[in-house]
Amino acid sequence: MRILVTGGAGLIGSHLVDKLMEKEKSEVIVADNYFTGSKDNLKKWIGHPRFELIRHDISRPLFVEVDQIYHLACPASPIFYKYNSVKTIKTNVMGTLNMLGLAKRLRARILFTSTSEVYGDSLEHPQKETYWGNVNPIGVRSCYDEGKRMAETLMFDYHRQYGIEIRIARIFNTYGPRMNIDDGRVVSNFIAQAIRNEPLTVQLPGTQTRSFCYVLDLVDGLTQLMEGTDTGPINLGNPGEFTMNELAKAVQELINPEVQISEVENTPDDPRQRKPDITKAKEVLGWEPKVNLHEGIPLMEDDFRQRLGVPRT
Ligand SMILES: NC(=O)c1ccc[n+]([C@@H]2O[C@H](COP(=O)([O-])OP(=O)(O)OC[C@H]3O[C@@H](n4cnc5c(N)ncnc54)[C@H](O)[C@@H]3O)[C@@H](O)[C@H]2O)c1
Ligand SMILES: O=c1ccn([C@@H]2O[C@H](COP(=O)(O)OP(=O)(O)O[C@H]3OC[C@@H](O)[C@H](O)[C@H]3O)[C@@H](O)[C@H]2O)c(=O)[nH]1
Repeated sequence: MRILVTGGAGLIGSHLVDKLMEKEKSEVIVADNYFTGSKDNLKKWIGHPRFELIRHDISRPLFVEVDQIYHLACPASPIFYKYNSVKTIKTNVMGTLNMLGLAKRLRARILFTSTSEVYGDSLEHPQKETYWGNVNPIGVRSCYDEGKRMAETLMFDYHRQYGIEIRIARIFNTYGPRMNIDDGRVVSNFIAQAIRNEPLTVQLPGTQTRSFCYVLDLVDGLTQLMEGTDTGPINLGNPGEFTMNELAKAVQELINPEVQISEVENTPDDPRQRKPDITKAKEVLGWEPKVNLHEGIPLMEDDFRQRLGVPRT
């Protein structure tokens, strides 16, 4: 089995590669342009005979011979996906078209990592896969959420028109070791700030909620989805829901009780509530997350302390 992982140098991709490489007969090819990922995340595999790393931008065609495609490549942090929004659209739309073209030529099964952001500023709570979403098509987040929605459309059209075997995961906020320290997402921001003893920046109003999934749980869900029979979309996430005020308090308690919490301006169109309904994942895949936020934060703290060079006192 030869498997392509696009975006394999990023947070989720690199942990997925670790899991795929555990199987002795698997060969793994990673294609990544290192926009938000890093070779460091894959350093234990570089030089391994079953592993290959290609610097490649997936908005351009890629010619490789593989049996399965995990298509993850796309910046995930709002700061990075807004930085060059046109590029984010190209990555989502042209990148997914290129990967579907590859899947079509090879008759390979392809899994796409979509997002809870397809539900937008949801009017249903928690979010089920049947909900069509409440998305601003012209806002600053649209390059990402509408880009992912278009990519889901492409996946289903290739499935209906050409019989391509597709899998779609709708991933909810996922965190864990190897996250870029300056990634800009809330968990990495708060952990880095707590370690550096800088105020935790809660964006107003602070009552907005998210549900945080530990990366290794998420990776198990992805491989189970790929190996199962359901096309999806299937929500993958941890239903434990926290306000940003609660998250800041948890990080303060677990990492640095002295650290200040400061309120800062928010960005436009920030979804107010987000929590996955994972009934389908439980029924279809037998999957549910195991690591809760209070267990996951210290695991990420260890990794951040090591990279920041600040040991526990
Ligand atoms: N982590 C989350 O909370 C979350 C939630 C929902 C969906 N997702 C999706 O999961 C996937 C992985 O997310 P992540 O958290 O690991 O993000 P990440 O930013 O850590 O990793 C993304 C990877 O894709 C690469 N990449 C970006 N644009 C590319 C391009 N044009 N060509 C080739 N490589 C490119 C980056 O360099 C990086 O290695 C993304 O598709 C993201 O949208 C993540
Ligand atoms: O320093 C910060 C950063 C963020 N936040 C808040 O934390 C919440 C979460 O923000 P993040 O930037 O971590 O991520 P978001 O939930 O907006 O987007 C995320 O959701 C789904 C994925 O597809 C995206 O890849 C991911 O980034 C938001 O309400 C934001 O306002 C803070 O309070 N402080």
